This record gives sequence, C-alpha cells and structure tokens, in this order.
Amino acid sequence: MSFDLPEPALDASTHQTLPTSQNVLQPLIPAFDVVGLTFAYGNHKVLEDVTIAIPPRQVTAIIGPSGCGKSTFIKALNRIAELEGKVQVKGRVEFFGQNIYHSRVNLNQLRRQIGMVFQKPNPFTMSICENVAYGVKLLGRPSRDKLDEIVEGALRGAALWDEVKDNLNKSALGLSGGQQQRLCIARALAVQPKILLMDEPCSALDPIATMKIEELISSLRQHLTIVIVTHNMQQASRISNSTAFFTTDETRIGRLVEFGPTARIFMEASHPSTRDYIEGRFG
Ligand SMILES: Nc1ncnc2c1ncn2[C@@H]1O[C@H](COP(=O)(O)OP(=O)(O)OP(=O)(O)O)[C@@H](O)[C@H]1O
Repeated sequence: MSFDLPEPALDASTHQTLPTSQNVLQPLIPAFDVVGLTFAYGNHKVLEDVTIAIPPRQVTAIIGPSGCGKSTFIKALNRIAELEGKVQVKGRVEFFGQNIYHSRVNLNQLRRQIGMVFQKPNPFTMSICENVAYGVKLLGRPSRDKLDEIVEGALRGAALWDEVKDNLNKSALGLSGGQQQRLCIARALAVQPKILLMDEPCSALDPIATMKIEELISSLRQHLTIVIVTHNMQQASRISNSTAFFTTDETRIGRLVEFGPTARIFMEASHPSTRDYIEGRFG
C-alpha cells in the first residue's frame, strides 16, 4: 500500500466551515477528494487513476457496467476492501481533508464515520433493538435511557420506528426484506456517520420497498453525504444530485469516464460511452 503524504491523522469532525450569505454553515471541502486512485486486489488491478471530488450533503450515484469496479471504489472509501485480502493502493483519498490511507489513521474511527449498507440486507441474528444498539455499545457504555433514545432516533431516521416500535425485542430476522434493509440503515445511522455508502441497496427488494428506501435516501441527504452504487438508471436519476460513470474495456480495469450533475449526465453526457450506457446500448 502506498501513502503519498506524511501528515497527522486528524479527527474529520474538525474540518473548517464558513457561513454563507444565507447564514448556513457549508463545508468548504469535498466529502471525498480522490486523486489518481489506482486499486488492486493482490496483483489484480481493478481501478486505475480515478480522480473525483464527491460533494458533501448530496447523493452521488455510481453507475457503470458489471465488473467496472463500482463496489471496489466505494469499499476503498472506508477501507473495507482490504478486509477481503491484500490490496495495493496508489493515489490519494481524502475524507473531509484527511488522507485515509495514512498509516496513522484509526480505522475503527474512520469506519464509524463512513457507514455502509450492502446489497443484501444483513441484520445480525439478534433482536431489532440489539441490532441498532450493537455499534453504539462497541463505542462506549451509554445508560439504558440514552441507548433507548439512540435506538428510537436511528429507527425513526430510517423510517422504521412506527412499524417496529411494539416489537423491538423480536428477532430482526422476522422482518421483511425491505424492513431488514431499513434496519441495516438504522444500525448504520445509530453511530452517527458523516457518510453512508450504499452498494445496490435496493437490488434485493420489491418496488414498494425500493420506493421506501428511495424516499429515505432523499430525507437523509439533508444531514448526510450518500454515495450509492446502482444498476437502476431511473433510480440514479430520481435520487442523486451527481452521477459518476465508470467503465472498463478489454483490459478489465475500471476507470472513471465522466462525473457531473445528474441532470447533465442523463440529458447531455459528454462522453459517447456514458450516453450508450445510460440509453441501454451496453452493460
Ligand atoms: N475481494 C476481491 N478479490 C479479488 N478480486 C475482486 C474482489 N472483489 C472484486 N474483485 C474483482 O474486481 C473487479 C471489480 O469488481 P466490483 O465488484 O468492484 O465491480 P462492480 O462494478 O461493482 O460489479 P457489479 O456491478 O457486477 O457488482 C471484478 O473483476 C471482480 O472480480
């Protein structure tokens, strides 16, 4: 793994803000500033020279054909890709100004701030309440009342509270697929992340459950930065502010082709391969 710049690992919550004319505090820096990222599992290069600045408090959709490295890209953003084996990383990934590949980065703290929701809902084999409280208890020992408050807040935040409030001690495995996915979102929210990475979170869900997750994403973006991988072009156009199109060629190495406001990417993409992909001509 290569680390470009030696610098202290700071707490990302210390990033600077400035008041705007509307007197609203706006972050000055991207949520993720990725420069020249090249990523390999062992010697298998999957991404090359990806440069992208992901805006804060927006939804960014990552689209592209199967195998172009979309999941790998988001798993490189919270360094969970390396849990799957040896990886090689070149380039720079800054999270609110911190180089996350610096050797002194606290990975637990990093991953707490960058939550992740996967394709298949993966609730733990425990009660609904224990699922949401799980990460909170790992971080400290809140009082019972505080924990109850956090669990309720996270379940409300994930638009699940009304459906489960009378069954908090029942097994999470008894929930429907869509409810399980919202429970996983609640579990991620409970530790107050700054970012939510979502890897095709609706691909295992029916249209109604998908609609609920999309509504949830739209409400969460007021407070959170969301990066979502999706194969569903309509979903990307409905819920995202910005879209990044990745693709690969005969080398099987993924590259970022184009990134910009979703409306522009969908209406007048600059690159022919982006237009071909969006219009369903390949992928
Ligand atoms: N843990 C891993 N070890 C080795 N190779 C991997 C690993 N995970 C993914 N790959 C390889 O990396 C490449 C990109 O995979 P990735 O899942 O990131 O693509 P993707 O665009 O998300 O694909 P899909 O849309 O099909 O989910 C593929 O060739 C895949 O086989």
